[in-house]
Amino acid sequence: MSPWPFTPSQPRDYSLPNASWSSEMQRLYEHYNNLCEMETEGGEKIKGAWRRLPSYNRSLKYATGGQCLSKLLQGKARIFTRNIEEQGAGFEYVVFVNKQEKTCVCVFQAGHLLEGPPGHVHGGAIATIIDSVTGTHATYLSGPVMTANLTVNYRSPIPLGSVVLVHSSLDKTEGRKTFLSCQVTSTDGSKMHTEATGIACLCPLVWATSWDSDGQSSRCGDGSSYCSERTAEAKQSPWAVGVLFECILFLNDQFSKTFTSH
Ligand SMILES: CCCCCCCCCC(=O)SCCNC(=O)CCNC(=O)[C@H](O)C(C)(C)COP(=O)(O)OP(=O)(O)OC[C@H]1O[C@@H](n2cnc3c(N)ncnc32)[C@H](O)[C@@H]1OP(=O)(O)O
Repeated sequence: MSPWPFTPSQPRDYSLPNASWSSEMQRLYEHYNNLCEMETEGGEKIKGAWRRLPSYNRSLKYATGGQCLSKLLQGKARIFTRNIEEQGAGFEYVVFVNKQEKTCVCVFQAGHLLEGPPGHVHGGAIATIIDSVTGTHATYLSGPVMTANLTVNYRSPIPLGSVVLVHSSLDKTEGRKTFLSCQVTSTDGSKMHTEATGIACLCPLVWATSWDSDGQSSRCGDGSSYCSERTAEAKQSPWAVGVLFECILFLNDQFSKTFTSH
């Protein structure tokens, strides 16, 4: 039984394999998933350099862009890349991050509803997956961000239904800005499909409250410190109340899992 006052129902984690995944998608998932956990010589399981990021179809339930959502919209809002229920029809993807190398890779299988040119993936869908991966990567590295700039060069078309790798790497951070590079390649790396660069800008509230008195950033890479540090600001901002509430739900969820899985 959960020691927490309320246990939220478990949402579907879209980053886990489903029946629509091709053997190549499954193979790459297993490849990176195996790197998330290593075995020592003594047979002990330890955390590896990589980490799979879970993925849900809802974001902040209570706010967006600094505006409170109506109750009606709260219930209907869905993450763009996760809003197609039919498995395999839209964006099938899983994101892994490497904290040490500050890199990120996404295994992406493009479904039939993402068609642009006949038999190939729509350029907007490609930009969407790039924005999602670089946005997720920047959030993981720096905290909640908005994409300020995204420059995309399409080099070769992506066949519908195929699996590609979306690599994101950190170029530099400068003040509130995180500069990233992204390449979409075939799974064997021989073909470059798309290249992009992006600038993610840390959300103002977080930026304003993320510095210690000695000028050093106090953010955690996984964003876990936001909740406790920003209670005061949250009281003044609907957007922040949403973030705070999500943090509480997330922590409650994590602790519930920890306590109930043994
Ligand atoms: C787990 C989470 C997973 C998330 C995955 C999904 C990711 C999806 C990401 C998105 O799709 S975000 C949606 C698309 N983006 C937007 O709607 C952003 C709209 N733009 C804004 O809200 C503001 O312009 C922005 C927050 C980006 C910046 O406004 P601010 O008023 O906070 O800051 P400001 O304008 O002072 O700019 C801050 C810095 O960024 C720089 N900057 C802003 N826009 C820029 C730009 N377009 N290009 C280059 N630099 C830019 C600007 O020069 C400045 O540099 P310095 O600090 O060095 O002075």
